[in-house]
Parts: sequence; C-alpha cells; structure tokens
Amino acid sequence: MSDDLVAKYGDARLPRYTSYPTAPAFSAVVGPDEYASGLADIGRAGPVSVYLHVPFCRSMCWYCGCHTSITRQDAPVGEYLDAISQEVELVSFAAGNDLPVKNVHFGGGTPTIMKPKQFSALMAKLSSAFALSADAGVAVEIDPRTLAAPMIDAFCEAGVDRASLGVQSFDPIVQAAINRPQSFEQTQTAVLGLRSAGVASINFDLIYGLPKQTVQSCVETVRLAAELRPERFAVFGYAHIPAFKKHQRLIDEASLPDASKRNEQAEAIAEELQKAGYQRVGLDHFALPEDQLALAARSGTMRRNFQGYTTDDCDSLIGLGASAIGRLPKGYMQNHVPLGLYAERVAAGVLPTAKGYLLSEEDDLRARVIERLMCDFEVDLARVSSGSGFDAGFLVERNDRLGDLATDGVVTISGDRIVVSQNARFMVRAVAAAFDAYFGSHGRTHSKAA
Ligand SMILES: C=Cc1c2[nH]c(c1C)Cc1[nH]c(c(CCC(=O)O)c1C)Cc1[nH]c(c(C)c1CCC(=O)O)Cc1[nH]c(c(C)c1C=C)C2
Ligand SMILES: C[C@H]1O[C@@H](n2cnc3c(N)ncnc32)[C@H](O)[C@@H]1O
Ligand code: MET
Ligand code: SF4
Repeated sequence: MSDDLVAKYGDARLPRYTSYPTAPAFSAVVGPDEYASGLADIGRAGPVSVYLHVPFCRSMCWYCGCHTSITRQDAPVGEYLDAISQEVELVSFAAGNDLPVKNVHFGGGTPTIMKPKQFSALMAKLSSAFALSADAGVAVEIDPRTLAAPMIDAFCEAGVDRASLGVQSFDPIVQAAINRPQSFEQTQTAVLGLRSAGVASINFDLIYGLPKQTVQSCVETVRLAAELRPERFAVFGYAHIPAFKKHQRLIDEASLPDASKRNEQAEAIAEELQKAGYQRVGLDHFALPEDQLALAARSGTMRRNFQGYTTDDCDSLIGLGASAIGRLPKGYMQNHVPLGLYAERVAAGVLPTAKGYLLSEEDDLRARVIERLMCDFEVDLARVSSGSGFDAGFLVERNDRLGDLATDGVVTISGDRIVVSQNARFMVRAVAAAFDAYFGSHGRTHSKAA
C-alpha cells in the first residue's frame, strides 16, 4: 500500500463499528417505555446475553476511555450493586421472569473491585431473575492488580469460563507515563490462579500508541505476555480524546508517538504475536489457532458487539448498570451514564434507559453488511440481504466512497461480493464507513485509534 493511501484511509477519524449506527446516533427516541415494550417482545426470540457494567476503579489510568470513576471506599460500590440488583428486577419484570440467558459478561471499570460475596450475590440474583442456563458462559474483565484468591474461588463457584485481563504494557517507563504500575508477577499470578480455577479462555488487552511507547517496548511487552499463553489478545490503538476524558490531559502529548510510529508499533505487535503462534482475528484481535474465536473467524461465524469481536451468537443483549448499552431486535438502548441519575431512576422503579436508536429495515441491512466486513473483511451482499425485502445492490449504486476505495485498490467488487484487499485490511473501517449512511453527520469526531 502506498503512503498516500495509508494517509487517505488509514489515519482517518473513523468509528470502530462495535455497533451500527454508532453510539453518537443514539437519542432520546428510546426511553423506559420503548425499552419495556422491546423487552416484552424478546421472550420468544431465543436466548439472550447479559452485560453488567461495574463503573469503579481504585486508581485512574490516564489513558482510560471507559465509563468509570475512582473510589477508595467500598460504600459506593455496595450502593451501586443494590441499584443494579433493582434494575435486574425491573428488567425481569418487563421481560417475563423466565427469559433464557446464555451468556453473562461483567465489564467495567473493574468488576474485580467487588467483594467475592457481592459477586456471588449478583450471580445468584441473575439466576433467580432469569432462566440462566446451567452451562451459561460467564466472562469477567479483570484488573490483575485487584484480583485476590477468594475472588478466584467465587469465579470457580459461579462457572466463570472466560477472563479478560488488562495488561496494556509491561514497560515500566510507559506504565509511569500512564499511571498504571503493574508487574509481570501480578499478571502471572492472576493467570495461574484463573487457570487453576478452570478458566478455559484468557484474553489480554494491550495498547499501542501510548506515551513514551516505542516499537521495541511493544515487542518486549508481547514477548513477556506470550510467555503466559493467553488464548487471545485484543490490541487497541490509544484513543486520545482529552475533550471527553479530562484525565487524559495528564498525558504529555509531546510524548505520544505520531501516526507513522503508531502504524509501526501496530505492525510490530502483529508480527511478534504471529511469531508466537497467534492468528490474526478481525481488525485488532489475535487468538491461538484452536481457540473458539479463531475457529469462528475461519468459519465466518464471528460476531461484533460492544465488547468487540465475540463468538456470542445471541441476537439480543441486555445491558445492566450505568452507561451499559443493550441491543434488542428493534434497536439499541443505553442507560444513564451519571451514577446518581442511574440509581435515582432505578430507585423510582423506572428502567434507567437514557437513549438509544430504533433500527429501520435499511439500518438493519447496513448493520449486517458492516458486521460482516468488520469480521470477515468481505461481504456477500446477496446473502446478507436475502429475506430482508431489499436488493442490497442499492448499497453499491451511486456509492462514491465505495467507488473511490475500489479505484484505489482497497476493495474489489465482483458481482455481489465486496472483498477488502489483503494488504488493506487495516483500512476496513474506511470500507465499513462507505456503507454508513450517517457517516460524518453527528458533528463528533471519532478517535484516531487504528
Ligand atoms: C471497556 C471500556 C469501554 C470502552 N469504550 C466504552 C467502554 C465501556 C464505551 C464508550 N466509550 C465512549 C463512548 C461514547 C459515548 C460517550 O458517552 O462518550 C462509549 C459508548 C467514549 C469513547 N471511548 C473511546 C472513544 C474514541 C470515545 C469517544 C469518541 C467516540 O465516540 O468515538 C475510545 C475507546 N474506549 C474503549 C476503547 C477500547 C477505545 C478505543 C480503542 C473502551
Ligand atoms: C477495555 C480495554 O480498552 C482499552 N482502552 C481503554 N481506554 C482506551 C483508550 N483510550 N484507547 C485505547 N484503548 C483503550 C484497554 O486495553 C482496556 O483494557
Ligand atoms: N479495568 C480493568 C483493567 O484495566 C479491565 C479492562 S479496562 C475496562 O485492567
Ligand atoms: S483501564 Fe481499566 S483499571 Fe484503568 S481506569 Fe480504565 S477501567 Fe479502570
């Protein structure tokens, strides 16, 4: 790929397409009533997944783009868990209390900030409020610095089978520049503990493009991380959005690598992971060849949702907790972000839905096209549109952005198939954007995250 094309499509401020339309399109058209009616309809649509957001951490990582707040005390966490428990009741009431649940995902913030008893109580609450299947998948995002042995026992008891650990970088110079000291031993202890509890799939999150990060530093982090043999890696480009995330102002912008250095780091990480036996999956994930995600990627059954790439095949996702996003067949819904407002709504017996988006049939078709592109780097428009009442050909006609991408060799279009060129895969978000009817219309810039 020429440098010109990299500059034209690779460095654009493009969404990561964990949903279509993307979150900036959400508005107050979806509120508690709309959500309740959607919940009343899903009982018959097959099993659902549940995402629970735990928006607390013990200390602030300066790069963090997640919805979280810092607390040294335990009381705010306990009060929040009471609220989430009430929300479970409200959702269960609206959906009918026999809603089949196949997957549970605890994200954050830092779910491991909960006491083991609090975690077990929350799992018990889910079991009583929903028809939680005995072999339900349970995944937890973990900060290795706050994972203690009793919590691992509670995970074992609850059937946790997947864990995602925040690693980011093992380089002490980078760690100091992002306020996230974390020794190799802390991460290793967490991995060994989780393995002995039978957790079958472990993911590490890594970030490149951090302050003071170099290619060499990235490569060393990967070498150390690969020694611990997690099944998967998710590798994010640092998204610097100080206008939204005030604490990112603590990061010295002069020490941030520029776009070409970021690309070099991303490539070096990919190369090192592949040398260590990991396969590239989607835009930014890597997995051991026998891992479920790698299998799903090879068979074209991988999915993309708010948690990134996934093997979760449920059509609906119930989001619980402040800022949590859910998806029902008719659209997306997001809960209030401020903790006080969230808790107040729930205490008043009202679903804490703040905003969302109702999908038109055309949106639904575009969402499926974009999901296949992000997962498979190709899409068969005829296959995706079959049964939708649309001839997806209209997505290609008069599509100037797609035409440009084809002229530039980023994609090839043959009949109904659109294929992203092998050496242009890192530009897949630009291809997805060519199918995004709202691209550029929300007046918000997305991150430079590659
Ligand atoms: C696990 C941590 C999370 C990451 N993103 C989210 C969570 C819970 C969810 C989220 N973060 C933002 C939004 C947009 C709406 C808002 O209320 O601000 C949502 C739904 C803010 C945000 N985070 C990133 C960016 C670029 C933005 C805002 C700008 C935009 O909408 O594009 C970057 C970012 N956050 C996470 C990752 C992995 C990531 C970039 C690679 C984690
Ligand atoms: C959930 C995961 O998201 C990643 N993460 C959190 N904040 C950012 C950001 N600003 N840019 C890129 N990645 C981020 C971390 O790797 C974390 O572990
Ligand atoms: N908070 C955890 C960590 O940073 C999990 C990933 S970030 C939501 O380690
Ligand atoms: S990266 Fe994880 S631990 Fe750090 S502030 Fe964000 S949510 Fe908390």
